Amino acid sequence: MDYDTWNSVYERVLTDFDFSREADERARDRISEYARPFDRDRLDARGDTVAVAGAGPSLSDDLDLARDADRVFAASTATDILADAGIRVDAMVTDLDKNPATARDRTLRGDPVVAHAHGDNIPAIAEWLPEFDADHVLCTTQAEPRDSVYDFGGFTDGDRAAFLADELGATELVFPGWDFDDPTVDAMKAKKLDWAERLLYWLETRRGETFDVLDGRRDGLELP
Ligand SMILES: Nc1ncnc2c1ncn2[C@@H]1O[C@H](COP(=O)(O)OP(=O)(O)OP(=O)(O)O)[C@@H](O)[C@H]1O
Ligand SMILES: Nc1nc2c(c(=O)[nH]1)N=C(CO)CN2
Ligand SMILES: [Mg+2]
Repeated sequence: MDYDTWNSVYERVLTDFDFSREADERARDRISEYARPFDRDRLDARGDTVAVAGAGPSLSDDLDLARDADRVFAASTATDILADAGIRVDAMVTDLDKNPATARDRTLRGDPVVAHAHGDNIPAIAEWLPEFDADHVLCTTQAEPRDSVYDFGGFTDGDRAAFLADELGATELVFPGWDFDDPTVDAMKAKKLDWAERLLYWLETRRGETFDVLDGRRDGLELP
């Protein structure tokens, strides 16, 4: 997705959360110190069904959806659950707030990690990126892209993984491990999940696809 298209939605995210664009830009500039050009052919998804794994409690019941996909892009701690089940993750998408050691170890093994910079994770970037193997990190921002810090659209780790799959040419997206109405999450997380849901609805509309995970939920998902 081109940045101008994403920016029109990003503006609304910033307003709704009262996040600062300048802080997101500072984070982008910090992560750019570690960013290298990433050869996107490594994650080429043209013709593929991509499982975009969320970290909801249902993931353990949805493992076959991931197992049967051509490629798996996993958000954050979903990576650990899938790895424990013996399911290969092609890309881990994370803002480094839950399991940064998993991300580091993946890069040291040569497995791609998509590391996201935003205004509230600058300390995590400074702490962890020096330990990563930069050749296996694709750095992202939600602000304007610069140098080797990319912006393919998306906000939470999970929906950003879906926008990445779209960018890389995926034919079909499937969604193991997504629980939008998870009663165990706090208010901030619930608000982030609301945005994830809206953004997936926006993406499915743009793609002209039907995401099963949104079945029965589309009313009221238009962007504010
Ligand atoms: N019930 C759920 N709980 C957590 N994550 C979920 C759930 N359902 C879907 N997901 C997706 O899985 C991803 C897991 O990533 P993670 O828990 O690190 O969240 P995050 O996007 O970094 O936000 P936060 O700031 O809350 O950590 C979420 O971003 C979300 O897109
Ligand atoms: N500024 C800011 N940006 C974010 C945040 C956050 O807490 N603050 N959390 C996200 C979840 O992945 C994604 N983007
Ligand atoms: Mg996270």
